Parts: sequence; C-alpha cells; structure tokens
Amino acid sequence: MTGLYTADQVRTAEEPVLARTPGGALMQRAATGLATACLRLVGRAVGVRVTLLVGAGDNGGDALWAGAALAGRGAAVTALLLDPGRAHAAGLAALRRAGGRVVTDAAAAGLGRADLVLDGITGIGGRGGLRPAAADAVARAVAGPGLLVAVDVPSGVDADTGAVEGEAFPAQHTVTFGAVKVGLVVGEGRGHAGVVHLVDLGLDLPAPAARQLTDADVAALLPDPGAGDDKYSQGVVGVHAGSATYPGAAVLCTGAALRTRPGLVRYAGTAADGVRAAWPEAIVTDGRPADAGRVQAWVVGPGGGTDDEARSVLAEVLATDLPVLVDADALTLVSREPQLVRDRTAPTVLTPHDREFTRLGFDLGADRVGAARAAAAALGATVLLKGDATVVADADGTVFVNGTGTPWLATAGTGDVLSGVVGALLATGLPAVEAAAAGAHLHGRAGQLAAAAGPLIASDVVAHLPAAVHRLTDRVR
Ligand SMILES: NC(=O)C1=CN([C@@H]2O[C@H](COP(=O)(O)OP(=O)(O)OC[C@H]3O[C@@H](n4cnc5c(N)ncnc54)[C@H](OP(=O)(O)O)[C@@H]3O)[C@@H](O)[C@H]2O)[C@@H](O)CC1
Ligand SMILES: Nc1ncnc2c1ncn2[C@@H]1O[C@H](COP(=O)(O)OP(=O)(O)O)[C@@H](O)[C@H]1O
Ligand SMILES: [K+]
Repeated sequence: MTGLYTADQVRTAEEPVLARTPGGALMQRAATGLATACLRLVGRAVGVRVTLLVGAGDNGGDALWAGAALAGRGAAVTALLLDPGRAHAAGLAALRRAGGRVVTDAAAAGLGRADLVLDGITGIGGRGGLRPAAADAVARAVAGPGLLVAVDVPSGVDADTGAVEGEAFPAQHTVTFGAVKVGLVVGEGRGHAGVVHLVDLGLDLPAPAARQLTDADVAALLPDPGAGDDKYSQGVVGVHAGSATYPGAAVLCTGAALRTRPGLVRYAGTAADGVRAAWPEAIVTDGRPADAGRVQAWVVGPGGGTDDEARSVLAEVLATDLPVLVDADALTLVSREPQLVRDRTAPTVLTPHDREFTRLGFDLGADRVGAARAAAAALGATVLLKGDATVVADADGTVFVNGTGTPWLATAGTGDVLSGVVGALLATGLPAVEAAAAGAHLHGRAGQLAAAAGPLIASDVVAHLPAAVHRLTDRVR
C-alpha cells in the first residue's frame, strides 16, 4: 500500500527532523536522492548536459545541490535562476564550487541541447499555474531534447489535489521527497508527474490522506479457492442489467463478474436470452431480482433504463440488507431519490463517471479526491469516481486513488465491466471501499493487458481479467 500525503502533512513531519538534525541536512538527503535518481535515469554523469530551472524557494535549493553533485561527477551543469536575488544561497555556492554555470537568461540556459532538465521552480510551496518567466523556461525545456525530471512536484501542479491552473511542467519522471503527494497521482497532476520515484527522508508520517493499492495488496484481498470451497463459498453475485433490446451491458457485466470470481453469478432481467447465449455458466432468470435465488451482493443499473419498472427493481434491490453496486441508469434514478441510498444500512457503492457525478448533485472541480469524499459523506455510501485515476471514497473519509489503467479504457462498455468486477468482489464479503478499490485496480490491469495487444473493446477487458488476477502475484495457479 502506498500512502499519499498532503503538503501540510509532509511539512509537519519534517519539523522534528529539521529540529534534531544540523541545518540543511534534510535538504542534503533530498538532493543526494535526487542526484542518485538522475544518474540512474541517464546512466552516467561525465559529459551529460544538465539544465536546472531554479525558483526562489527550497525546491530550487534541492535542484542546485543535486546539480552540484552531478557537476562533481563530471556533468556540465547550467542553472537558470528565475528569481536571481532569491535563489538558495548555499545551493548556489555549492554549484559554483563544483564548476557549474549560472545564467539568468533562458535563451542562454542550453535548453535546446540539454540531456537532462531538472525542474526546481516550485515544490510543495507552489501556488497556481507558472508565472510568465517560469512558463517560458518550461516551454523551452519541452521543445528541447532533455529528459524532463521534476523535483518533488512538477511546478504548476497543486501538490494536494493535482489541479493545474495554467502552465505546468510536464515531467517524464518526478523524484519526490519524504512521501508521495496526493497531487502526483490524481487529476491533471498524474499526467504531469510521469513515473514517480520516492526518496525516503526518514520522516515519521501520520495516517495518509489517501492510499494507493499495489498488486500485492489486491492479491492478498483475493485468496485462491481452497480445498473446502464450493461454488457458493466465494460469494454469489446477482446482476440486474441490460434489456431485451440492448443486452450488451448485461453480457459484459455478467461476464466480468464470472471472470473475476468464477464460483457463481446469477442474472435477473429482460436480457436473459442474450446472457444465456454468451455465458452458459451463469444462472439466468428473466424475472425480477427476487426470483434469482440467493446472492451475497447485487449489481444494478448498467443499460437498465430509467422507467417505472427500472425504478421498482432498484428500490427492491436497495431494500435488501445486501451490499449493492449502483451504476449507470440506476445512478440517474438515485439522483432523483437519493434517500433510496441514504436510508440504507447495508453498504452501497456508486460508480459515476463525471457527468453522472454532477447529475447526482455534487460539484466536480479540479479536486477529485475532495469531491468524491464529500459525495460519499453526503450519501453515506462508497463513491467510485471514474477517470484516468479513479478515486474511491468511503463515507468515513477513507480514500483510495487507483494507479492502474490505460486511456484505451475510454471505450463503450468498460464501465459495465468495472461494475461486474466490483460486484463480484463485494460478494466475497470485502468491505465496500476495498472491493471498489481492488476492483478498479484489477479492471485497470486487465485493460493494460488487453491494450498490449492493440486497441481494445470492452469484451477484451473481460477476456483479460483472469490473466490480470493471475499476474497480481506472478504465481502459477
Ligand atoms: N523544509 C525542508 O527542509 C525541505 C524542503 N524540501 C524542498 O523544499 C520544497 C518546499 O520549499 P519552499 O517551502 O521554499 O517552497 P517552494 O516549493 O520552493 O516554492 C516557493 C517559491 O516558489 C515561488 N512560487 C510560488 N508559486 C509560483 C508559481 N506559480 N510560479 C512561479 N513561482 C512560484 C514562490 O515565490 P513567492 O510567492 O515567494 O514570490 C517561492 O519563492 C519542497 O517541495 C522540497 O523540494 C526538501 O529539500 C526536503 C527538506
Ligand atoms: N482516459 C482514461 N484513462 C484511463 N481510464 C479511463 C479513461 N477514460 C475512461 N476510463 C475508464 O473506463 C471506464 C469507462 O466507464 P464508463 O464511462 O462508465 O463507460 P460505459 O458507460 O461505456 O461502460 C471507467 O473504468 C474509467 O475509469
Ligand atoms: K518542481
């Protein structure tokens, strides 16, 4: 599990270390880790052309000290000072001692032929988009050939939310200090951070603001069946989705549930013929949920319509004391009658994309974690807000940010697949927030595997779910 932290949490954790270590020691740890990461990325130091973009704060100090270390190893280092009077004095002196060049004119900073560019403009102290001089330097860096490495946080990205208001540094790698900041993995920040590398500063960190699951975490939540298991014991999921005219959502959702946890899946609804034809393993009825037989969790909504019959099915399912995943058309129904969810005591997982989220009556600004958390608290439910970094928030404030997936998942029907995956995990008895977070992780991995073979369609994601489960542990089952 990777903990995700806010800038304030990191500053607070730094205080006792700053108090008990000699001045500048923490920055030395950060800069040494940064220089080491850069050496690993470019492979050598001798002859490598490095340009440092240096702002007025300690983020610039990190860049200057790391630049000094690289210059000491034989790199040709140029520092571009964006606020010359306020550059970190000790870092600047160290760079000069190591033979680095210092310039104040972006045109003279060698960005057109740099091998490596270090963005030390702003870190956790940055506010808003980049100011004009910084934005100009970043544009020159982007136009040049250098590997773009952000120091702590890509400048222009809000470390807490991932919001980008204006220009920001589009890093290929971010070397971050002490803890991974929330804004590096969510919203526009995720796209600007590239690959995130963590330098351990030995901080005593509090409970994280949010979390990200690893493959190993998800594998631990999905134990293999044992000798004592039967088809019922791994959890039976019920699916109510699709329609006779549009059976696709039902077929995808049922298939995803089967491919995630193959014990038993029951389908109830008017797409029964289509589901029977596609998945002979499913137990199918064309009746209502109550006719389906016993289940441990329900998925309701994908392709199910919003008419009176759909409303009555949703109310029937939500009136049970079982975990229920509510998606797609059923979210529209919930937006009209939120008390259907608020009144429940059993867990409910809502899986909106952005438009469905706003239809539910919640504001969606650039702070996706904050928005999902507010919606979950207001509805007393688990909210899975889809996107390139899906956010899962629980009513108690627990948040997971998903780290898997691919933009190729932006294709029709992949949301129906996600519902089936999460529904199957809910039926195993996992807490709703864990089922949702693990389901998003698994769905993303299946998407990545499918995309490796070329542009994917939703059925490909279903087909790759077993391999995704298998790959979580890399063990042969
Ligand atoms: N504490 C420690 O010991 C350690 C700290 N560490 C490092 O310190 C970093 C935090 O340093 P920090 O607090 O000095 O703030 P920082 O991120 O450099 O930014 C502030 C400067 O940016 C400027 N600025 C703001 N917005 C801007 C914009 N949009 N566009 C352009 N400029 C903008 C702002 O200008 P001002 O508003 O003052 O005019 C101010 O000068 C942290 O991320 C980590 O790298 C590590 O070494 C570990 C040990
Ligand atoms: N740009 C993207 N990058 C990664 N994943 C994406 C992207 N766009 C969408 N997705 C994922 O694809 C799925 C789409 O779901 P949804 O919008 O409900 O589709 P549908 O309603 O067609 O089934 C979600 O899991 C979402 O997180
Ligand atoms: K930076």
